[in-house]
Amino acid sequence: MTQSALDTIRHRITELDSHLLQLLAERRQLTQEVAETKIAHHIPVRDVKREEQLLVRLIKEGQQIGLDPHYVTQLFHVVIEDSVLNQQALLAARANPGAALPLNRVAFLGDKGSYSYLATQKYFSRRPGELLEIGCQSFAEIVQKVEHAEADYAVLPIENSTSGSINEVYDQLQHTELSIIGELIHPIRHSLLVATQTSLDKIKTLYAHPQVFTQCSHFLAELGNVEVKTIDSTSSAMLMVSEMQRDDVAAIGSEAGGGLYGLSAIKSNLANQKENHSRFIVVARAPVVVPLQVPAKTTLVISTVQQPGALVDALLVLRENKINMTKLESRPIHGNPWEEMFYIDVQGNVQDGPVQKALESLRGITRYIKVLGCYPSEEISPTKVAAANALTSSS
Ligand SMILES: O=C(O)C(=O)C[C@]1(C(=O)O)C=C[C@@H](O)C=C1
Repeated sequence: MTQSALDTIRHRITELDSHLLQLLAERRQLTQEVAETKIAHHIPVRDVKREEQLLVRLIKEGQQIGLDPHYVTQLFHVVIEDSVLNQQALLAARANPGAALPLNRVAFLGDKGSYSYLATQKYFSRRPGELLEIGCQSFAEIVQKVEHAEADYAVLPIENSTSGSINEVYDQLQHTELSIIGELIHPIRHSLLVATQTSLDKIKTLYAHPQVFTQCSHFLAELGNVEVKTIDSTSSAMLMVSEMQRDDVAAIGSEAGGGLYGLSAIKSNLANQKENHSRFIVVARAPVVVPLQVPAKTTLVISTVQQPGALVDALLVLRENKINMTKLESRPIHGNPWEEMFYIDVQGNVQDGPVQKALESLRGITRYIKVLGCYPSEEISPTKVAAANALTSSS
């Protein structure tokens, strides 16, 4: 193929891509109009039945024009997730008009390019107001910034699907009056980032955050003679490597973050597990109201009386009220050896009957209980339809 023939085709692809973007923006605009109707008529944001119908029809139409069901399904899961999250953000903003700020000052770990930075950008892109990022060196500093009103929000990683809970963040929650007002799930894709033209066999030193090393332990075990240096944040690792400009050093971080430092990826997908996600919480000085049309989560912290079965009794209260627990984490209480705080995430809204009833019962059987926050749930489980279902369906 001649260069000019290639250019012609690429030109058409570029045009089509721009057209796709315009259509997606138009679709997003329409879903915001749907959200307005849902606010006016108190209709839940999520309508799984509608999503099923939509996917079945699209899979069928896709097959007729040569697009495989897997591709169509993946594509529209992303589109619908975006739609649901934007609608939820709109409803939450309407329910808390006083909380809207022209400038959102947000404290997070690290600097430009860290996973927390990317998560911060993503979360606030769906919300009104400008964003001012305040990079910090520790979780304690992040929390203090909000407590001292030097920041309005903090974005904190709380758990990772490969390496588990982030204890330091739970320990910060034990001592603060701040409230959890949001969460977000962000994919963590680790790549090996370098500043110059080089290859994997030349790398002698590797910089990354300790959590990152844990998540990539299988890759590191295969590396052999490479010195591994831990550093306080992913962005510091990237900055270090970009300043050194050497062909024998590399950082582990996201490709998107590395790009901000002029780094490029020579190897990707380094995490032990392919599906590697982190859940971040967003905290603020005041709690928010979550509209009942939006799926909500509530995080509680309790300490139980010291007697056998006390935790089981507390969990039974949730079961009695048909409340689904999504997470249970225990942390030691500082100064009280062998005693523990339990952090419990449940699906439900504090304004709603079942959660209120459960809280009332829990108050009677626990030594200490506090609601750390109620916030819109961003764990959007994708609607599944079998391709066979789509093909046999007449709709
Ligand atoms: O049709 C709706 O009710 C919408 O909110 C739109 C939409 C979509 O993006 O297609 C999004 C969320 C619902 O779960 C179903 C469909």
